[in-house]
Amino acid sequence: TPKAMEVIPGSLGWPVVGESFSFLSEFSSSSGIYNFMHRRQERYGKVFKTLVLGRFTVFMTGRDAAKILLTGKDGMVSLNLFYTGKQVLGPTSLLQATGEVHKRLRRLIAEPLSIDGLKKYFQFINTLAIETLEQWPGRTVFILEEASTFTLKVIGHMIMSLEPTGEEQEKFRANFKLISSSFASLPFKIPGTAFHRGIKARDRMYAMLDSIISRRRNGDEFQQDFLESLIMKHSKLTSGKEDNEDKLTDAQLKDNILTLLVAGHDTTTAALTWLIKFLGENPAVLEQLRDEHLQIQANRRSGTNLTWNEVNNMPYTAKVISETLRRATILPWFSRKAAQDFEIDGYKIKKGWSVNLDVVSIHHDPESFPDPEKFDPSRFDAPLKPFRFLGFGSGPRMCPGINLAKLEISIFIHHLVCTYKWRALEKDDSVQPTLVRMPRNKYPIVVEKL
Ligand code: HEM
Repeated sequence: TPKAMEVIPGSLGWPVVGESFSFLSEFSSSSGIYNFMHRRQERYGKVFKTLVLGRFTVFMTGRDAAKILLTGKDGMVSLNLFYTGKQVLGPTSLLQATGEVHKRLRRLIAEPLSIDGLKKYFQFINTLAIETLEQWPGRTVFILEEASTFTLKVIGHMIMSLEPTGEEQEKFRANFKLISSSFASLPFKIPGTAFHRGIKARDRMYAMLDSIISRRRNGDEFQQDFLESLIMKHSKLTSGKEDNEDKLTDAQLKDNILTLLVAGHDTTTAALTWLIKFLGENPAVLEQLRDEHLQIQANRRSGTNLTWNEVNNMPYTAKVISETLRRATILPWFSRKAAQDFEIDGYKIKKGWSVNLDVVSIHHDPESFPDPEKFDPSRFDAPLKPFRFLGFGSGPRMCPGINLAKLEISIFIHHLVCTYKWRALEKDDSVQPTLVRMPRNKYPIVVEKL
């Protein structure tokens, strides 16, 4: 134990493994790490130490801790990735950047991910949602797999105009899956391990990006996507000014494209899956949601399809999305590393320590959310006080993909509830042991047209 950590309350469990076993077994239960956190918070208070997953860690919860950790003075904390994540995403990923460099990378991705920037992808997402759903009736549908395919096709299209079907998409998907599963793997880069396979898949993904980038630079291919805007506006090589501090090297470009893929894929997949599961379990919410969408359809001249304006005006849907993110808390804790000494709740935190914000407890605090286990979108009728709801985080590292995630989910849900009804095939609330919380059984359903 770092010596100074001795004054922080908490137990470090067994040598080496610490409290990892109880942490992991709670993690895959239906209430997630809630019980693990709750028991310790009862005993030690809102700040306690533990040893999980090979790290001496201080967990904190509550709105004050959230405020300090998420918006604290620049440079006080930085994001704390596991070794495997760092290696796979590369050293120039915005997840590993801090201060000015971080801010600049955020600026580069803000425009294409803004509401206006996303408008040009609307038709693609809309058509893909309709076509995906048309394949559902008459078989067992694993929502998690379908959501994963859908969201990967969307982001592949957005970033590099990848066709939704065909050999390139298949390769992209296979490589991406290997990259994703290497994140939670053990850090041994030897052949046969998930980590090694992830690094190899990352190399193949970068080779694919290199060839697309060079086709674009040669003028052999032109697309109006994210990659094009980075190459034309923000790349060092293309601008010919290699000393231009504001431009990106190709390595930075690739690291950050991979970062967007990784950060945007599992999260949106999980959110869409949980949302459909919660609708199945809460018929009254489904009915109210369906009313909103049938009303949108009814107000439209017959024959025309969902429009951009309509998708940006779905107030009940927005609340259902927020309530899904609260109830599922798909990123159960946000991980930071103290970049300097600071004090919180009377405890001295030392530079270098891992400090995690326990978001599950914030999202299940009965003071903010009475009867916290209940799925109830009306909790979001009135604006909430800051730091009570952190589905997309807060502060300088708040999710830059929020508009895209909401757009994909709203379009998909519109077509789902207007055209289909479904029935769950299993009752199972356990969760996969991955960083992003997802139903273990992938939520199998059968679907019929309404
Ligand atoms: C429903 C889906 C999503 C959820 C629930 C979600 C949630 C979050 C949260 C909570 C954070 C902050 C984590 C922290 O403070 O440690 C975050 C950061 C991030 N998200 Fe999302 N996200 C979603 C979709 C997306 C999408 C679609 C993209 C990209 C296209 C994306 C890209 C990112 C990136 C790059 C960061 C890191 C930002 C930084 O460190 O500055 N996310 N997300």
